[in-house]
Amino acid sequence: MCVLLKYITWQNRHGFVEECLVSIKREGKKNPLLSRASVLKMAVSTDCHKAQQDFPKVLILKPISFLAHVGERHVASNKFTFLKAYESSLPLHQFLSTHSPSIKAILSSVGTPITADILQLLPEVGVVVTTSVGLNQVDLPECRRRGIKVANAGSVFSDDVADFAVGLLIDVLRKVSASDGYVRKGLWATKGDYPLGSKLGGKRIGIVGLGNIGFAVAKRLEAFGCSISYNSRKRKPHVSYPFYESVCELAANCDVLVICCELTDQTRHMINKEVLSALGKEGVIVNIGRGAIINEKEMVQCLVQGEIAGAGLDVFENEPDVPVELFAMDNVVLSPHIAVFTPESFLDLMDLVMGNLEAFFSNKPLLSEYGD
Ligand SMILES: O=CC(=O)O
Repeated sequence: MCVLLKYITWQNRHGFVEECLVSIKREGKKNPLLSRASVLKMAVSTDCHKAQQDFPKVLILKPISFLAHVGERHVASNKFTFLKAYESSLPLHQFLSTHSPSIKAILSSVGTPITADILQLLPEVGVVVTTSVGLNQVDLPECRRRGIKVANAGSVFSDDVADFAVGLLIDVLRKVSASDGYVRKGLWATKGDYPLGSKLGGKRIGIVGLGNIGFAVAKRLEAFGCSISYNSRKRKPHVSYPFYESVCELAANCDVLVICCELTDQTRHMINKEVLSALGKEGVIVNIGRGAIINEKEMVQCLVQGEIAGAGLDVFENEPDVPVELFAMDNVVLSPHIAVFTPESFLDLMDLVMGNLEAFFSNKPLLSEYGD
């Protein structure tokens, strides 16, 4: 009865009470030997399916971890049908060609490239909504050319990422993970004290990319007594932190570089040997942006040769592959591209994703349109 009431309420919300009752009778007639519960279940699934067919279709190419966290049905929320290409036995191009007339929106995450080839198979697509802040996986020029709108995760994760960046920096400077390993291996008792780390307060921090995340990192590190300067595409008119037009100059005037910018054609390998040499032997680099912003080979070389003091890295050029040289270095802290995530922020992300999709399907401005 409870299930029945829930079902009636659900249907009622959608104005289908009549259909619901007809459907229950229909299933009952077709299957006179079935229990009332089974009849109800079949009616529910038939009608849910029918109702869902009328919802706008949103294509998902690969599983999205946040949907699993918050529960996919909450995001779809009886407003959209998720069309999951990865659950189909059809080859991708065939799946896309079959469904292309009804696909107007794509929901994607950081590890799912939305290429011109994929978009070419989807002539009706008008929006790409991503659960990531970075958009390097989306062919933005192609979207622009086609007039496809793009929405990202906006500032939903800025605080989480900034917390993590500060965590990585403190870990590198104060040797938290390294000394943890020392204790766990029983070396404290046999080898004695562990070498001391370096103080965070007073460090000169260079933020590369002073967007939402860069600002959040700067605010936190100011509170630790650090001084802040930055490099960005343009000087920010209302920001009092010193601005350096060249990242190399910024590095030469800092003890720490924190990479917070987007990966674009302009920023790919922007942090190279020259910049790292300018940062110097006492310098530390933290990367919570994208791996390919740093020339990884050159950074590894600098670490091996002691040309910089250490690194805190959440992102890598060829994830999930990490240069093996880094594993043996206790002046390097590694994490598997998790700076962005906390389950608490997923609820905000859910609201943003739903809000963007709803806005698109009702011809309203997106909540976090890229390029706005
Ligand atoms: O790295 C994660 C993101 O861009 O959201």
